[in-house]
Amino acid sequence: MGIRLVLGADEAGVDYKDRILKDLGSDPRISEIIDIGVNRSDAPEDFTKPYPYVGIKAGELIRDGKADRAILFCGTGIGVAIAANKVDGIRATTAHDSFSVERSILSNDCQVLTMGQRVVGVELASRLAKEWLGYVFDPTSASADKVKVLTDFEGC
Ligand SMILES: O=C(CO)[C@H](O)COP(=O)(O)O
Repeated sequence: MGIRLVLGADEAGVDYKDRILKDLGSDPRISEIIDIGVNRSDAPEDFTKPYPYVGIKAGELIRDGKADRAILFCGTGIGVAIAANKVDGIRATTAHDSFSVERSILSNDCQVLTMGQRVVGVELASRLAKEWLGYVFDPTSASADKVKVLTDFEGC
């Protein structure tokens, strides 16, 4: 079973979202791309442009078992991460370097990676997105007990 991946952006991140959509369209690790991007004619009626709606929508899709992961863009990556983290059970992080991208999965078991179109170059964003999709959290690792503290706190 491949990754069911949500891609989303507000108007300040849509160019990068569309680039990642193109880059990952034929990635064999992905079984489905759910594009909740801005200005899409087929976007759900309740879809709204500002970043809070993007982050919450992506978080809800993962929470509800309709997606596995999400890569989201806004100007900084911060707003979409804050929004996604408001959804129970979601761990979203903003990362613009390889080490943080790696640890977001291996240490924190994040389901959401966010980046800022005004912060990172597009080629690096593309590389980081591909790297991130290659990491898998190890539930037998020493990090698992720490992640469990988070999920226990939420009651998830
Ligand atoms: O970067 C953003 C939020 O973190 C967003 O793309 C722009 O937000 P704004 O500065 O409030 O317009």
